[in-house]
Amino acid sequence: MISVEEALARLFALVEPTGAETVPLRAAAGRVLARPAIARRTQPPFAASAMDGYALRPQDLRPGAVLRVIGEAAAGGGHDRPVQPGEAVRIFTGAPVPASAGHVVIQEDVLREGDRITIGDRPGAGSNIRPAGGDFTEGMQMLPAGRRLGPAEIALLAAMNLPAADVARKPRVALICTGDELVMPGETPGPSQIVASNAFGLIAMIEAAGGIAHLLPIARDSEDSLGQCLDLAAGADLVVTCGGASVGDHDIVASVAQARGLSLDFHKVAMRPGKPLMAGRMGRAAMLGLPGNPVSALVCGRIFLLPMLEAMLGLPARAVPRRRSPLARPLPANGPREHYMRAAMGPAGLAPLASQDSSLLSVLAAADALLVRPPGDPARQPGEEVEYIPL
Ligand SMILES: Nc1nc2c(c(=O)[nH]1)N[C@H]1C(S)=C(S)[C@@H](COP(=O)(O)OP(=O)(O)OC[C@H]3O[C@@H](n4cnc5c(N)ncnc54)[C@H](O)[C@@H]3O)O[C@H]1N2
Ligand code: MOO
Repeated sequence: MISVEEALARLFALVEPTGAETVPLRAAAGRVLARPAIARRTQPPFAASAMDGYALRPQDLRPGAVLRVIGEAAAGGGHDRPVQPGEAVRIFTGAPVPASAGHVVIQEDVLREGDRITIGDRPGAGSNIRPAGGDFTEGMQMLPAGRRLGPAEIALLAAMNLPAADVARKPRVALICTGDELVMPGETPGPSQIVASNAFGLIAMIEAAGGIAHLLPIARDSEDSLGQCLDLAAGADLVVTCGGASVGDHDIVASVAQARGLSLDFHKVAMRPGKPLMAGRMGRAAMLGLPGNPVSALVCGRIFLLPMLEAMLGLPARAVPRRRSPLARPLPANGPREHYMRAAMGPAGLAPLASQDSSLLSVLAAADALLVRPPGDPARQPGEEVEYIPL
């Protein structure tokens, strides 16, 4: 059995970046930039007024000064003639500030009568002018490759006059659930059957991370059935199986996949839940074999599958970040496997939930966090700091 850390390092070595594609900005939310984004424009492209008021020469900004209003500059327009001593231009937010006017006095600080303004007693000192290029200038690299695009990044790309973004192609993930006992949600299970739940949690995880999940038919516990499903996975970047990973007579994923060309990299990780995890390469795809127990499948999804997808998208190849919290309840010594305990955060800190059986989705859904216990961790008392992964 290898450690979680080693398993993750090996998984990163099994995947590669998916490459780039160009998508319109409307479709870029949540995608990861594949190339640095360079500004096609300077913003603002001109010195712009930040307020509604009057543009004038800074020397004319004296309490009581009377100035003649010679024209108007509105956003989208402007006023061509330079402002001379004793003159002002009516100006609005976003308008180009006329040449030679180094100051905008806000309209609240003046008295206007006809085409004259009188500066009030205490005009604000700030120029109220946004300099040309104050945000960015043409040719600047504004976002690096590997940046996930949220609303702010997408608005920035638009302001840079880029109508589309070069983003990482979404990893295609083929999902195969295995087991004679499984039926799809909504079907009528036979007396010894259960509903296949894992795939739906995994699909949610994959698509939230930026992948495309292809759910293949349920593979029955026969070489033929699983073989056919593996054939259907052709073209995927990553093939994920679920179940059939352990040591029972019907746990045939490793042997059938190997017969179809899987080069197995590892099988079994010193963790709980998730021990029977396996991985390797199948032709051009990476293969990840998850255990069938529902909590094991989803915990392994969080600890291994998500970081793999991130690496394929060009994000940093790293383990899920952990946080620290005081422990709310005592814990006995841990065994030789890294334990990911379902836990709830309360005022006194993190408390492991009562049952840690890896079949209990109700407990996983009630958990806020996975409390991570290193192999061989000694007994812990309330108040001691432990590591956890938020859920
Ligand atoms: N003798 C041993 N038995 C087991 C060991 C072991 O080391 N020695 N390991 C146990 C551990 S740990 C796990 S985890 C499970 C994993 O086994 P498999 O990956 O082979 O999974 P299955 O046997 O196919 O299924 C386990 C369990 O999960 C249910 N299941 C399967 N797929 C789904 C699905 N898509 N949705 C919902 N539930 C699913 C399945 O019905 C079983 O109840 O092995 C232990 N055994
Ligand atoms: O590892 Mo199994 O995943 O403990 O239930």
